[in-house]
Amino acid sequence: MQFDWAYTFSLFLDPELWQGAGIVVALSVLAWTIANVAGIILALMRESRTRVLNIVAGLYIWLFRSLPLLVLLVFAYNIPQVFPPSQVILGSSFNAALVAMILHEAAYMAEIHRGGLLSVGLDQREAAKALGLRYGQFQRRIVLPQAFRISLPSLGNEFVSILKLTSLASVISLPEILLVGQRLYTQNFLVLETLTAVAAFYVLLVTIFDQLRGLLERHLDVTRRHTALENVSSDLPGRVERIREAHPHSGEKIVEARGVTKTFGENQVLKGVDLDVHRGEVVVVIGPSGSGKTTLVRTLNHLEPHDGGIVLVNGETVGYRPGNDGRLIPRSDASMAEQRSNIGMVFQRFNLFPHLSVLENIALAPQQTGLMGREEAQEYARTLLGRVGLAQHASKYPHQLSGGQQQRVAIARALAMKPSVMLFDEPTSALDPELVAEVLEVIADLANDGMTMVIVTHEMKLARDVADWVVFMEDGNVVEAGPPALIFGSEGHERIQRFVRHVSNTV
Ligand SMILES: Nc1ncnc2c1ncn2[C@@H]1O[C@H](COP(=O)(O)OP(=O)(O)OP(=O)(O)O)[C@@H](O)[C@H]1O
Repeated sequence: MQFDWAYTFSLFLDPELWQGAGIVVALSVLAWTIANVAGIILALMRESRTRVLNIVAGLYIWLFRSLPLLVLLVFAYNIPQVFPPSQVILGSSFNAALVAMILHEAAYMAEIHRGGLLSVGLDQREAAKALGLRYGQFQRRIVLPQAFRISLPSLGNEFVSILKLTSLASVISLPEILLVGQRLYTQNFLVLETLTAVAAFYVLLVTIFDQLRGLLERHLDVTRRHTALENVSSDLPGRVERIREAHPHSGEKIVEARGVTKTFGENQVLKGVDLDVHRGEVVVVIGPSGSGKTTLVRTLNHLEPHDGGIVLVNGETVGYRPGNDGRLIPRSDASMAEQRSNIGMVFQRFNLFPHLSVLENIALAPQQTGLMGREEAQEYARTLLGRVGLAQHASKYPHQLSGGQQQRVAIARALAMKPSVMLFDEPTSALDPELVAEVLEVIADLANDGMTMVIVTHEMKLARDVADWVVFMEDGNVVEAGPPALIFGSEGHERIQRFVRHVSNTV
């Protein structure tokens, strides 16, 4: 028996097969899109700290990954026979197939999205928290776009699977490509010829959607974007040399920490630290590695909750609020976000949002928190970029900048919330030595402008030249505090002199 190629080719003009292809595409696109949204919700539930959400999502994923799609299809198609009201939703074979596929695929998509969510680093969460973004804003603007980009190749594969799995819907009489083919070959017995055409339809559809997936992936990949410098006259801001008057370490207290303690497991890292920072004052915290400097600065905006003592910023207890009985109770997410929005934080590793441009990184928080409208936030972001000498780089992405430039953007991003105090956690430690100076210069400028700052650093130059007050920590305690002239002078604590000599020898 001869293979009838002419018949196979004639099937590419068969309107019923094209209608079948239309059904396959509609079913696949709808199932993929809705299952994607359901998958994201399930993944967030699975990662949620609320136990009941966690358990419900876990059970769903376990159940629907265990059930074969064929069983679900037959089930969904037959439910209206025993439960007539479900006719409204499951009344047609298309709807029954759609519901069955969504239920089935959401379980797989949830795991793919969970992988994506987990791959967005803690640094991104901390940066968003420190800017005062609430849980929902942070998930929507920071985590989900990055997680989606990471998950896209797997989600694309899932689409291809769905497209092929639609052929199973032939068992519930959905006239998709395979069922149309089956009807044809039961009439003319040209089984192979018909199935060849059916296979070609699937290959064609998969190829088209694979190309679309590739296009979307490339569109979302910011590392491929090439951005020209903006036409702004100068890169570095005009430096104004000003002699900074020493702050008297008195006046209005912006930060006040009393007896702050923090223990990690068995290790008490802060052993009752006191710290005062006055308006316009620059307090620099120095000390040997492991002495608790970073932990201290992180307790000031509650990124690290302290377990004893009290931290006040602008007279408000950080992380806790007085309850009705006068005792301190933990602040809600919204209240904590509002409090943090007033405390700027610059991290050692910049923690910029890689999927947003430089301008978007800076304008995001004021816009999201409602501090400014879109236009105003962007305008202010441009002003701040000028201030840190990066006006030309507004539309670049973080990966297109040097470490020093990224840290300057991070400083501008923290300033965008107009905070009353800026916290710096070793802002130059992750930089190559030749890039340190540009960041120190920006910090010195801020000091000249009267910004209240707490800076943890190993840069003795910063402590000597910019600090009003130097705090020396060792083993979780403040050993000595005073103006730099005293701390670094010949009458300074012998332990500090040894530390300074050690740091100078190792730099
Ligand atoms: N999340 C954590 N879990 C457990 N231990 C921690 C955690 N964070 C810090 N520590 C421990 O707390 C101690 C103080 O760390 P911290 O980073 O505050 O010191 P540091 O003075 O800033 O040091 P460095 O100058 O090296 O950054 C260290 O022993 C560290 O291992």
